[in-house]
Amino acid sequence: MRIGFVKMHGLGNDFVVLDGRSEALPEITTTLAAALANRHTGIGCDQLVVLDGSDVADFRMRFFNADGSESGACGNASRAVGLLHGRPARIETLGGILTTEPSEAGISVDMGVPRFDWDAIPLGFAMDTLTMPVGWEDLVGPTAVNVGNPHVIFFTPDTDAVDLARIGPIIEHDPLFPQRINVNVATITSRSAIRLRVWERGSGITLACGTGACATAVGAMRRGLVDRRVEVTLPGGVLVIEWGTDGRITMTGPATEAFRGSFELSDYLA
Ligand SMILES: N[C@@H](CCC[C@H](N)C(=O)O)C(=O)O
Repeated sequence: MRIGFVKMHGLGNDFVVLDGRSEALPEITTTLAAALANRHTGIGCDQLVVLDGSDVADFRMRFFNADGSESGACGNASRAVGLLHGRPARIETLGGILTTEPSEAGISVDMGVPRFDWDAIPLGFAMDTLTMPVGWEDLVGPTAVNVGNPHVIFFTPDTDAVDLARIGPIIEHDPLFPQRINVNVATITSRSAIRLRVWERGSGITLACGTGACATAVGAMRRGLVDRRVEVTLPGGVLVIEWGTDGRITMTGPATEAFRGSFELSDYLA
């Protein structure tokens, strides 16, 4: 059975998109998602994105990391799917309902309301999430934010000086985070600008992370370090994040379709 896909990216964070609304899809197991995402033996991507019907929104969107684990949110993929849709959309995700709409600067996504309670992150036990009394080597006193998926954010003088490939997986798998965690290292460069690198849970270092940009911006705003609208510069490019007085986060940035193709399902079933 052949299955069609669209290869897309948001600032270099890349996706394989399968559309279950236009063709029957198999059950997306951890093994199948990881096999499709494999850059050596599969199509290759940071996240597999699966679309299907919804009773409460225009359609439903699911996200699977490169290791096959499922996430409740993916900011860059939401813009990519918003681009694919071509007009405003309400989309059901595990992390809540999102809305996307084309804008002059690409695609804008209403990412919803962030959560800060320790058990909503979630953490393994109760603690302050604004300045957590924990640290890993030089990275200390992070803040934690859930934007449909869990993030911990470290503000450092120089994000490029952090050996994220080494420390990222250690923090991701720390028992403090029962659902693992996305690890953000950020440098504040002005009241309206942040530089950011992200170790993504289940995918490792990516060129950009939309939810990481949202969580970092909101974390910096809660700490009083930046204003309510910031430009977040990631290795792959810039996202604009605004935290409205209604509590909702809006993310705006580009999305790109790279190519389309198809694969033979039996090649990916063990
Ligand atoms: N690339 C993403 C986030 C993808 C999910 C994340 N790795 C998780 O497991 O929560 C983005 O653009 O937000």
